[in-house]
Amino acid sequence: MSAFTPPATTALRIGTRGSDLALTQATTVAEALGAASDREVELVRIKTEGDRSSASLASLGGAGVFAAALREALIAGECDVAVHSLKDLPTAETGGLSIAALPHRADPRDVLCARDGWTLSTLPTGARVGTGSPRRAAQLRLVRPDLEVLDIRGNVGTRLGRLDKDLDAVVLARAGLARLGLMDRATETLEPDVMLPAPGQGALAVECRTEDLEGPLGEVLRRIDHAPTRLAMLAERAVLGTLEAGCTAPVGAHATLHWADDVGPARLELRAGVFAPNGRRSLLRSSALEIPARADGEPLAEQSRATLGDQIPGRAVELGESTALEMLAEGAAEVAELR
Ligand SMILES: NCc1[nH]cc(CCC(=O)O)c1CC(=O)O
Repeated sequence: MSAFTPPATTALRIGTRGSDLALTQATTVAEALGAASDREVELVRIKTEGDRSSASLASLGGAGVFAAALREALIAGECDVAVHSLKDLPTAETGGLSIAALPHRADPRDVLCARDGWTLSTLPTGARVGTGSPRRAAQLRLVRPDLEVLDIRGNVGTRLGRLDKDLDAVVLARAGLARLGLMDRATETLEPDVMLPAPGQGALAVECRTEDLEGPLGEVLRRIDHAPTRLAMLAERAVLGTLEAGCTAPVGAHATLHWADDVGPARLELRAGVFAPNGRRSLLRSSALEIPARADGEPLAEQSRATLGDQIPGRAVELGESTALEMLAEGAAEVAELR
């Protein structure tokens, strides 16, 4: 028998909420981290107030209730990283924590799940459509003022269950539905010009303690960061932050990166919108940022945060900020009843 004992390598603990969607998302990140490092990975389930309570989000303190408990667990050292849906994460920074990785974003669009194969244009007059999102409700009212929009709560499964009972349709994020293997329930994918997605929709955020950014964990997390996703997320979240709006405000933003070929210059296109809760008004704005080709010819698609530098991310933030400031000057806060 050998006297050799291998060094005790502790598993990388990935903190997640316990919902089916959160677990699926955390598993995706766990697989990516497992492939990017030689450490074992394990999931740590954190109970959050938002999961424990069926009270409305607003009564629990609104935006961020789901994220808060995960962040506390991360600060307390109960896990090494936390996986969030980016769109549920408040834009304000949390002292001591950093979003260390934004992996490749899934489809950001919303989908309609309706009875009888209905689409937004074929839903019968007065149809009952459920959503808990003021952004989705306002846009539904904008395109179909005749619909009865109902406020519903609960996880994806609960909301789909209402379809079989008392609703004609619900609107959900395509990414969540796809991750749960439930895309067969979708009857229409809503294009961003009809239903502008939430800032960050479809993207996962991997957060760690800021002090770990410099060490081996930071290095592993940078490997699963996706530069085009990061740029789009910075722009979209800068819109939300500058409007001083949260994930429960009737605000949408959608940024996409386009390039003619892998190494040539790219263009970050941003579309932002605010919507009157009663569906009577909207204010939309499109803007773009030209990103020069890199001298070394490295394709942007394969760059991680490490190679992106500070300048281009900074300009993506400025694009979102300036777009939101222009919208505020046109009355965005009044339209969306932000304050
Ligand atoms: N607010 C709940 C939530 N948070 C993230 C997702 C789906 C995944 C995503 O948008 O990234 C969902 C469900 C939904 O909006 O239908």
